[in-house]
Amino acid sequence: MTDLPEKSGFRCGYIAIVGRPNVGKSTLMNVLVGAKVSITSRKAQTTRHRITGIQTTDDAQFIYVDTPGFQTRHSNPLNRTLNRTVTDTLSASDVILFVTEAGTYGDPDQKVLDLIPEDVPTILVINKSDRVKDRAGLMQFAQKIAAKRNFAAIVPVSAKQRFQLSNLQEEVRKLLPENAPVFDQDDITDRSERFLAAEIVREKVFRFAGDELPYTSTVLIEKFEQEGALRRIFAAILVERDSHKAMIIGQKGARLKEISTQARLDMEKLFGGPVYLEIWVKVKSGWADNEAGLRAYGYE
Ligand SMILES: Nc1nc2c(ncn2[C@@H]2O[C@H](COP(=O)(O)OP(=O)(O)OP(=O)(O)O)[C@@H](O)[C@H]2O)c(=O)[nH]1
Repeated sequence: MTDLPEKSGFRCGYIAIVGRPNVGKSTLMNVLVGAKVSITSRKAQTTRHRITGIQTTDDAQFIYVDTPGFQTRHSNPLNRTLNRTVTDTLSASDVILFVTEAGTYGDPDQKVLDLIPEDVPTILVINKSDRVKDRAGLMQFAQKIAAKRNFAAIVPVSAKQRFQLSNLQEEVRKLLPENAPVFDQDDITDRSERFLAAEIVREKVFRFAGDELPYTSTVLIEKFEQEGALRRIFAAILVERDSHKAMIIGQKGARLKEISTQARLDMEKLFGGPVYLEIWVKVKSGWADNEAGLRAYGYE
């Protein structure tokens, strides 16, 4: 009789987290991957716009992929490309977490649910359940949404208060295929840090200027140097018009300063060392209307 390989039964797979804006997807992903997170974007070399947070336990590796929000307001080549990225990411996932907010379910949630492929096991995650005191009401709410789809599991959680997360993780683990781990925990290359740096700047641009700014700006890392522990990063935010440039820069440069500071702090935390960050805003008219331009900036 031969012994089974030591890692037999190990599970590993890709998990996409989706939901309408503000339901707590980022918070959830951060707490799920926790302090032992190893973030890498080896995959990002082929699929630029997803960040993977990886958690490896004794018996499973959870690879979380973040998806950009669905763009439902305007139909242009950039938004179509972004939406295609989202649907491609979902179809290629092993498990989908459909995140909703306790007590609130509306059209924006339904639009996201409609785009989730039926054949990928999907868990209904009801986040922010810390806000609901009425347990029976929460059950009713869960049942109402559960009627809309054949969910693999329904788990109320609170990402903020870290409530029920191990339960959620166990439900996810059960749905992952038996596979050897894909990633090594220490696998952070310069290239992936470069990608993450761009994602962080992009996130800050949308956090601080997103309400005013059309979804047509992108971030390029022009130079990424490492000198000992110090990383020197030169980034360019590309926008379409002078007026967009002014929105990002803000009154006397205040907004750009805030974007730079917050992005630098996030990078220092993620890379575990000091970061010198310089950001320029450049006008590059028409790049988002042009498929070739999108490819040049890595959207394909
Ligand atoms: N009370 C409560 N608030 C939460 C919880 N999870 C997230 N939040 C808050 O909800 C807000 C949105 O959280 P995010 O994680 O940014 O949400 P998101 O879905 O990633 O948002 P987008 O990036 O806009 O798609 C933040 O203010 C969080 O602090 C939770 O479990 N309970």
